[in-house]
Amino acid sequence: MAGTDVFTEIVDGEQVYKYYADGEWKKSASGKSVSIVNPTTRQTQYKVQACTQEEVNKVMEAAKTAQKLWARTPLWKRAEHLHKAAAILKEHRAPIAVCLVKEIAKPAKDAVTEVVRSGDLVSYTAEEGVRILGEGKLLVSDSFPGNERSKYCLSSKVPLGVVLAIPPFNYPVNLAVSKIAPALIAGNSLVLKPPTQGAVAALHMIQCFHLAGFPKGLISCVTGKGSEIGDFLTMHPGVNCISFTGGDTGIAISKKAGMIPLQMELGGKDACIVLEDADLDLVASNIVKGGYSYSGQRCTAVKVVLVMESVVDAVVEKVKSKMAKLSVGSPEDDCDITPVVSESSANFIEGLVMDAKEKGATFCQEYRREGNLIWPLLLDHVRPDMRIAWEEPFGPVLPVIRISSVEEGIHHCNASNFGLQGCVFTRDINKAILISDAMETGTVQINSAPARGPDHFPFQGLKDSGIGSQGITNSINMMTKIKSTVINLPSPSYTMG
Ligand SMILES: NC(=O)C1=CN([C@@H]2O[C@H](COP(=O)(O)OP(=O)(O)OC[C@H]3O[C@@H](n4cnc5c(N)ncnc54)[C@H](OP(=O)(O)O)[C@@H]3O)[C@@H](O)[C@H]2O)C=CC1
Ligand SMILES: O=C(O)[C@H](O)COP(=O)(O)O
Repeated sequence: MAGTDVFTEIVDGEQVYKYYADGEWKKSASGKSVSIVNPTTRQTQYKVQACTQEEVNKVMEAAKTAQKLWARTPLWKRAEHLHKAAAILKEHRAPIAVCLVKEIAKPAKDAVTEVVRSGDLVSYTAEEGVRILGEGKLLVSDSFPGNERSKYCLSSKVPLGVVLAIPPFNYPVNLAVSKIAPALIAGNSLVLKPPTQGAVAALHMIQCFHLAGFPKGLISCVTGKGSEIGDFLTMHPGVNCISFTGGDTGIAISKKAGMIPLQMELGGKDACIVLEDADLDLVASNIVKGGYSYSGQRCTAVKVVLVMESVVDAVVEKVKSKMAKLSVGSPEDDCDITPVVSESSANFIEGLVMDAKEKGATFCQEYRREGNLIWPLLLDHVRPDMRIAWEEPFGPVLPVIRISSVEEGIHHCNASNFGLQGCVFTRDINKAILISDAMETGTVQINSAPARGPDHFPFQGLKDSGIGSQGITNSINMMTKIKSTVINLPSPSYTMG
């Protein structure tokens, strides 16, 4: 079955990708499409349907109906469906990876890894769901003052209803399934609004779920520009939960959404604090991996390096020599550094670089840009008055700030409006723990660059970096609510065992 044949039904005769509703692939009545520009060629690569509000209404209605039946489907059967989808997804990793290469310029090998990781995430979620959703709680009343043992409270986790999933461009498959799988195992239905860049990879992934035989209407995927249908979706009365990953848009959504659970994973400015006693080779390899993988377009990328004065020259030299080995070019050639997602993104990154230059930062390499391709750049002597000290470039440019005390590094980290992850490099575990406790971020990595994975670890941001916590177990729990039934006995009963 592996190959592209199974995907022929998802595209129409004019090569516009269809949207997915009621278990079928459909053309939008709008007659309009949205173009997806290949970041490398800067030409239109694909087109997707611009769905209408009426189509969104129908999807929500179908999702509501399908969810009622799905919630009555035994947990082990829900898990079986997910395992099947995971296997199909992994089987078709090659054509899906091609879409990631063309739509978001993800290096070829990383594109395959994203799909395989997604399959693993779906399987793990199915297994975790079977365990944690199979357990409930029994409380007895006599532990609270004034009560006898006459009430037994049975509580369990039940679905929320319709979950709306909105992932960002940089992991359009993985950050979609990290929402889809927990929603489904917990008995919810799911409406996906994929990012425009990455929508075609996401539609291929949805076809894998279709092939796994989920009931009609349970999963839907509506396409269109977020700026056009986003508000209609996020404020739709049929939505019972929103799981969003992306930038500041998430803050706006949080303000507009109704009284429903929200899971928001937003931007970051992950700091890397380097102490005098750190293993500097380990530091350098983690700065390069953390700062420049996928051209810095990861929320968990290292986005500011804070190094003690005594070791900063050595760190900069080691990072420079490793950076010189990074290949720069096309994602098809599996280069380390590939074009950033759009021209506007490249312009924004360039703006940060030029601001730093004007204010006196030193460039460790020559600044070079061709189209959306920006060569990796390390900026030394960055100071707090420069935009790049605080803003998230989402590109292959990384500032180094020289610090004279650990406190200065912690202060810079905590003065950020973001609080996603951070990392500290030292051989002294006691200092590392103290620094981790002092850093106001959702996660601190000791002696390694920030990262979301493994995908079952909790993943959360403080401040403008988000609301709630992701990671497989936390996402399953977040997409449920507690339902209690209390048995009231006519008289207290104490068991003697
Ligand atoms: N903390 C985390 O886990 C992660 C955070 N990010 C952050 O995301 C940003 C980059 O990703 P990017 O995709 O550009 O982020 P955006 O916030 O621009 O877009 C994210 C998603 O929101 C959609 N969207 C846009 N406008 C609206 C709206 N009004 N209502 C509802 N949805 C809307 C987009 O659709 P469309 O594409 O059609 O506009 C896309 O699917 C960075 O700031 C990065 O740090 C990225 C990955 C992980
Ligand atoms: O979108 C992102 O950038 C991710 O959530 C980070 O994932 P990673 O650390 O696995 O790259």
